[in-house]
Amino acid sequence: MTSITEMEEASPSIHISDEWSEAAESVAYDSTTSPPPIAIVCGPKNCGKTTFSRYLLNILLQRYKRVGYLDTDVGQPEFTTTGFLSLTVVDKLTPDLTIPCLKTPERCFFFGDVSSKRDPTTYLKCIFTLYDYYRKEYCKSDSPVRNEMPLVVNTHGWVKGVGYDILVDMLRHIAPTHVVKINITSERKNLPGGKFWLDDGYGGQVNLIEINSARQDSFNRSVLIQKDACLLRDLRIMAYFRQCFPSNLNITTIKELANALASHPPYQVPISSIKIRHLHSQVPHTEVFYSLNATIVGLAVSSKQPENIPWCVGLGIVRGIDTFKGLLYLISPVPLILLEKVDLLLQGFIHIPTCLLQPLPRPVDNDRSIIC
Ligand SMILES: Nc1ncnc2c1ncn2[C@@H]1O[C@H](COP(=O)(O)OP(=O)(O)OP(=O)(O)O)[C@@H](O)[C@H]1O
Repeated sequence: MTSITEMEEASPSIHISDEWSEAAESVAYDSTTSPPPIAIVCGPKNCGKTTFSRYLLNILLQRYKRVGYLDTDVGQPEFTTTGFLSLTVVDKLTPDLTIPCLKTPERCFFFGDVSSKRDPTTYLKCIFTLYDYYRKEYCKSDSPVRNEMPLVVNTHGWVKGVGYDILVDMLRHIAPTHVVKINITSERKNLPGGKFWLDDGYGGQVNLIEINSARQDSFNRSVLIQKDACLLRDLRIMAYFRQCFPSNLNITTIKELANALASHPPYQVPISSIKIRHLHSQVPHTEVFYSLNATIVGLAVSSKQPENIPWCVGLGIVRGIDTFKGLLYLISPVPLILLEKVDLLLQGFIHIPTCLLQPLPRPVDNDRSIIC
């Protein structure tokens, strides 16, 4: 039987080259930036952006007591499940650079898809809002230096076509103090040389640090490790919903988790108290409940300004819907105090891992609904 942690621990050990360590040190100890550094890490797919960002976080934590992490990689975020864009404040070193761990972000949006492709405008709006929040909260000109917080921005590996345009818009809005560009041996896959996001003739106060992917063969060619993205996403979702149960409860296998979730008493949410929004599709009014049943939804709090994107507090599984009672049954690790603020369910394309879908052996009281 497969254990969740066993599968996560299957990553190879990490090699930090001299170039990587010099790059991280030069971001963290750059004497030319008096406010703390804002570093964007970019490069093609699988070049090591996430691994370098994790390493940079650790180096920055040796100098600063906390570091912000703006995660724009909606397909494989660092501290949240897939589909989120988030700002997380980190104050502890990551002991093992191979294992991602869930953290509660300071602020997050549920984008609801594994790529920005479907809606680049909303994707960028989420990122700009998160960044503006960081500036407002952590870069106050009157705050004591010790309270200032550097920022690491990890980016997606889609660096051609629209993906490139998105990255350029992001770099221009954030105007980082440092850009760490990771290159691989196959040059046509790399980002353009130099400060590609700036208009000609504009120098700007930015340090561009170009490094190579750290894993290389004996001919100094990049060795890129293809990740099993679907498996990693599923593991993340399972780790997230594992939080519905106390950590001392013995749930080590996927089957045990599936059983535990299937018999977990759900929250009962009056349908009249919530709105439902489909993020990347249109669903006929008559089909809304069918489309929602047995799916994963973002739990959001509507904004008073309709043009603002709603902040999200976490994920839930719609366990069933009883239209006679007017109740929706929801499983979520989000604490009740936060859940009470939720008035909007966001449905995107983040699905329940198929290994968690099973017939329920023991029916749950009060639930006449379809079981997921
Ligand atoms: N320095 C390194 N030493 C060992 N393995 C590494 C190193 N850098 C990256 N890897 C491995 O290569 C794979 C891809 O790395 P990583 O996830 O950091 O890349 P990425 O650029 O963030 O990928 P994506 O474009 O999919 O977001 C991972 O399995 C990671 O463990």
